[in-house]
Amino acid sequence: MAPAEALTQKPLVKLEHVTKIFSNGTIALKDMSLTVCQGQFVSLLGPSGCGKSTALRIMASLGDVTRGTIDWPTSRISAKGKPEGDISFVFQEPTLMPWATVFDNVFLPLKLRGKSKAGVRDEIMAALATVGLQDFPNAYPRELSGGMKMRVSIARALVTKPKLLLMDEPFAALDEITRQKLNDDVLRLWHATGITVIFVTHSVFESAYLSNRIVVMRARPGQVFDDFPLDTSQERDESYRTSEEYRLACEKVSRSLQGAIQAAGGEH
Ligand SMILES: Nc1ncnc2c1ncn2[C@@H]1O[C@H](COP(=O)(O)OP(=O)(O)OP(=O)(O)O)[C@@H](O)[C@H]1O
Repeated sequence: MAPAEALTQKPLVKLEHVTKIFSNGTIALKDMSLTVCQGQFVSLLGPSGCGKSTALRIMASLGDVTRGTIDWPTSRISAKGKPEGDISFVFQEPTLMPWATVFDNVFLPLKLRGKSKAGVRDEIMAALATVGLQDFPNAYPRELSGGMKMRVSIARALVTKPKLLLMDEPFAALDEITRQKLNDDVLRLWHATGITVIFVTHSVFESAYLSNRIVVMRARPGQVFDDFPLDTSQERDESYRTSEEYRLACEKVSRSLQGAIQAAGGEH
């Protein structure tokens, strides 16, 4: 079921011996190395405070590293050293502009790149269609459910056609049914686009359902504790949720997470 790109194993982003120490002395990441390849769907799990968000923010150039390097082997790098246009970020909050329509919210990243609204109308409508919101371009955020707002946020992230989608607990605040629907939406768009996804979650079940690779982090110091692929030969759908394969995948992720929790040391 994995997109063809997942089989190429071309590195997209490489964190090498990354350490991040905040100005208050907190060591969020210590000597963390991680290579994510094109087309992978990686779930990043770990106990609270192990540095998942910090690792994601560093990849998105939303924070500097204290030591170590981040490489983008296949991307064009801007003068500022960033792989411009290649990355989108989806946060736990949809962070929509309440005064703007769905269409205008999705237009924002293109507007920031100097595009005219008329010129990118088709791209915006295509992004909305990807998340099933093609009938709501003129709606305002206040008229939408929590799940629909998150869909707008995903459409806004996709409209620039990024290579890498970073998602930081995007569905944590949603009810279980909405969350499962959005999980299916994200899988559908992963298949359709071949995009690389790094998905931070606290949910063993969500990670086992979505990803073809699990990276478990430990805390104190924040670094990779475990890293393993998941079998994706079986279609991820409703029947998968009650299958033995899914139960075994959840068990494997859960065991690894328990190991990471027990491994946490006293370093701050
Ligand atoms: N701006 C900051 N200044 C100082 N310390 C920070 C800052 N941001 C995060 N930290 C600390 O760095 C460590 C890692 O935080 P981070 O948010 O990356 O962890 P996390 O694994 O994403 O946690 P959670 O699962 O609770 O969201 C924590 O100890 C946190 O308190």
